[in-house]
Amino acid sequence: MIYTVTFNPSLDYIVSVDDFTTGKVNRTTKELIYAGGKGINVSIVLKNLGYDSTALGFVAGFTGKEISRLLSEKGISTDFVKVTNGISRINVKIRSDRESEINGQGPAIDKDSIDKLFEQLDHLKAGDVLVLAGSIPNVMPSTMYSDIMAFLKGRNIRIVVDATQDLLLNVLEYKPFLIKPNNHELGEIFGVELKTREEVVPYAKKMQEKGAVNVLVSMAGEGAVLVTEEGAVYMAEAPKGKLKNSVGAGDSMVAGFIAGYLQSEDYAEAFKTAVCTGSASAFSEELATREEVEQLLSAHKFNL
Ligand SMILES: Nc1ncnc2c1ncn2[C@@H]1O[C@H](COP(=O)(O)OP(=O)(O)O)[C@@H](O)[C@H]1O
Ligand SMILES: O=P(O)(O)OC[C@H]1O[C@](O)(COP(=O)(O)O)[C@@H](O)[C@@H]1O
Repeated sequence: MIYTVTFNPSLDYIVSVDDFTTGKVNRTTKELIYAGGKGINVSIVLKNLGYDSTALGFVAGFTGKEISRLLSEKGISTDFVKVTNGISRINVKIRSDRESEINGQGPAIDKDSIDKLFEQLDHLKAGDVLVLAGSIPNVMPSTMYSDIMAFLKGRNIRIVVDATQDLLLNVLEYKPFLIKPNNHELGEIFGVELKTREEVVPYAKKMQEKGAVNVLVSMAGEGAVLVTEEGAVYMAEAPKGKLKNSVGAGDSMVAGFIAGYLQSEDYAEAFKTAVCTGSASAFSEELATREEVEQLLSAHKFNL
């Protein structure tokens, strides 16, 4: 089974605004609302690619109810812990000549609710895949993901982590199967700016030295880099197309990697599927569909 955990689900409110300007009243030309949060997006794209998963995590208030409703409408199984304090966040994504995002903090999560999540995780079995993705409410300790990995240590569960800064660094000693920082997040960790795929490689390897088994670095329109446990380094340009909505491209890439790997058990194949799934989401209004991914996979020339 595949499980995703989203500590901080969201309703993503995506607004198009011509010439967005701060300090004045802007009017939208289009509005969309989707269930979001990194683990949730991974579950949605996995479903589109033909893989069922269960979305775990915490929801609260009327926004939390809507998130659950939108997911059940898509046929995605969820087992969220309901938090009584506050509401799940609404993340605002502004599409103008550039994309800007305002992501909320999310409700505080009480100890009983955390205990419930650990009870759920206790049912995971050898061979399961667990995705820990996205931010955690800022009142929570940055050991949250590493605490989960310590709890599951030795159970032979493949754990994928998409997080930033200490939340990510703290899990490395527990040897996550895959981490997926983007080039900016990876650069921030080491206090450097990483612009090219070649520049990314030594820093991806440093994350491996710290414990990550495989490191996938996404680079938006610049493509991606994968360093594998077998010592292979794969680099890919991104497929060409018209950017429509990059929200969720990174999460789509994670879902593509998992689907590609489960299908082939081959890292090069998983990498190709990851890149094409990320780009297929970037080139469409919503998250990638299977047809869109397959179309890019057959059209894009990889030079691995
Ligand atoms: N403008 C784009 N053109 C082509 N592919 C893109 C574009 N933006 C994102 N992608 C694809 O999606 C992947 C993940 O995007 P990225 O923006 O790096 O992730 P994140 O949202 O985590 O920062 C990229 O590695 C690339 O394959
Ligand atoms: O948990 P975080 O880091 O605040 O991110 C949450 C946001 O990230 C998303 O999951 C999109 O992530 P990516 O664009 O990195 O794939 C949105 O759906 C959500 O609003």
